[in-house]
Amino acid sequence: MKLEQLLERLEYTCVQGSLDREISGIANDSRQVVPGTLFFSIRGAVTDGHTYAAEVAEKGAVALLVEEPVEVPESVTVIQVKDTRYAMALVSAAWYDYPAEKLKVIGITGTKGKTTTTYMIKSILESAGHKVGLIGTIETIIGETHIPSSNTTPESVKIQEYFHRMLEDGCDMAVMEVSSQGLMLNRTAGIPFEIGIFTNIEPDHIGPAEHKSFEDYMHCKGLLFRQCRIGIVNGDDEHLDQVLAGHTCKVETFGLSEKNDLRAENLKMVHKPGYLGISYHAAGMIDMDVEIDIPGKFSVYNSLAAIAVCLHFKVREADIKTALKQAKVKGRVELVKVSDDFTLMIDYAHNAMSLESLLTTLREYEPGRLVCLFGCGGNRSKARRFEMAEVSGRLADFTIITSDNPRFEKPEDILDDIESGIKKTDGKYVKIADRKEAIRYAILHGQPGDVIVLAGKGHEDYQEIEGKKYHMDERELIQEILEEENLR
Ligand SMILES: CC(=O)N[C@H]1[C@@H](OP(=O)(O)OP(=O)(O)OC[C@H]2O[C@@H](n3ccc(=O)[nH]c3=O)[C@H](O)[C@@H]2O)O[C@H](CO)[C@@H](O)[C@@H]1O[C@H](C)C(=O)N[C@@H](C)C(=O)N[C@H](CCC(=O)O)C(=O)O
Ligand SMILES: Nc1ncnc2c1ncn2[C@@H]1O[C@H](COP(=O)(O)OP(=O)(O)OP(=O)(O)O)[C@@H](O)[C@H]1O
Ligand SMILES: N[C@H](CCC[C@H](N)C(=O)O)C(=O)O
Ligand SMILES: [Mg+2]
Repeated sequence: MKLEQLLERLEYTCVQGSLDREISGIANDSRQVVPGTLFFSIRGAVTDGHTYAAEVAEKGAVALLVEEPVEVPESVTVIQVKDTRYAMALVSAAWYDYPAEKLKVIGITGTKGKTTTTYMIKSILESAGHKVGLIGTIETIIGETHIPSSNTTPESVKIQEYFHRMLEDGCDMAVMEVSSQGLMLNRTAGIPFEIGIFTNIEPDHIGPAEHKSFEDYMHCKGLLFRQCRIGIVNGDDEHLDQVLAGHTCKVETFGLSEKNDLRAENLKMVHKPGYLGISYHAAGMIDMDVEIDIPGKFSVYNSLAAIAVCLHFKVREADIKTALKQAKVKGRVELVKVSDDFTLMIDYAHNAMSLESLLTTLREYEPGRLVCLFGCGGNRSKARRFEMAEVSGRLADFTIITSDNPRFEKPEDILDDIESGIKKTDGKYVKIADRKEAIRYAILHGQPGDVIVLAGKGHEDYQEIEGKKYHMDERELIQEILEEENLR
């Protein structure tokens, strides 16, 4: 494709060289450059892509997109723009012939609930005959292909490539998680979202590597609502007005309070041994009873958002009901059957905020005891250890402190930090560093009516120790334990 054509939607200055050049590939990583490549110089958190200019020219890059002057041979075209990340998103879209314009793209932002809601939407839309691609924290799904993720919202070059592959695979829709980082770093720039969803917002992701303040975090999340046709938003969130500031889309609200366009009434928590679910009546935009096998009040919010989206695509009530009943998300309040007496689940809560919301909503099921097993990742925020310990000590009847991903730290040191936090509460606990043994303890000590949560690892199928990832899947550990203990 010709360089000039790739730049058609951009404002730019051609600093040197010709625009009449054939481009055979695009890349923002010098290690992927081959002769004929257009290279995007991105200023990153670790390094600056501009420093690779000479190296990529040497490797045969024919054009460079930059924010500041670089020194390369005259034969290389240099295009200067204000923001290379923004430009990269638009050029990537052009490279794949604007695939998002041929799909209906649904984007979801919010502090919690994004992953869960994407799977619910995919499940409902597919029950109505659509073919839906998905991009998110766990994976990207294109037909039968599952690609594990390293970011919730990948870099724009990847997103556009995935959209292109979705179209080739016959998808007519795409549902994706849009993290605030993704919005801030223009990973989603130029995508014409048909629908944007806002789940909720709480102070999170604030720090030197992420957002500078809560205001900045809210502003970034709000950018989605300047870039979508319809905004479907949580009308109960206290920060909604700030998130919607400057929006350009039509807005519909969902939630529990009366004022919302789509609301849930008559919530009923369903607790049977081995099963936790929730049922409610959806009113407003529709009038129907809903039953979900994913526990927690937050499942009501996630499913309301999914229903509101699907109503725009004329999905039949019966299809919505069946699909929601079947929706399951790996490692998100995922129930695993181990006993007829008590209930066990795997969840991804790995900070105080999500652990608090999880344990609070599980309490509403009036369990015999609420048991919480968790550890904390090594080489991550230390504060998390004391905060999660405080939450578990206060809200669970019993805590099993164990390892998560120790990374480069000594597991015992992490457990000691957690223990010192829990000691500040009157919570009862036991410390078992080996996660499998900790799970064994949980299962063998399960009492009738208990709800046991294995928190923190969610969908992960590994344990990271000293830079190496060892295979470890809690579902498999549970099955091994049941066999070893003759409980199956
Ligand atoms: C802070 C941040 O956003 N980092 C992301 C970013 O890396 P970076 O900007 O730091 O890149 P860098 O390493 O400094 O390199 C700068 C440029 O030089 C290039 N380079 C680098 C080395 C080299 O030899 N040659 C070369 O050309 C790089 O390709 C890049 O273009 O670009 C990488 C590739 O796209 C991302 O994987 C990486 O995410 C890291 C893993 C990360 O932790 N990001 C977090 C903050 C994040 O984005 N999280 C959100 C939210 C998660 C959620 O709440 O669900 C997400 O969407 O995942
Ligand atoms: N709407 C919600 N509000 C609050 N908590 C939720 C909500 N939905 C799910 N949760 C809880 O938060 C955890 C993470 O949910 P989910 O993965 O769907 O969120 P996410 O927004 O994708 O998070 P992340 O930013 O970590 O990818 C779940 O395991 C559950 O405990
Ligand atoms: N992406 C997050 C998830 C961590 C999940 C938890 N299992 C841990 O290792 O702390 C991180 O790397 O901090
Ligand atoms: Mg997610």
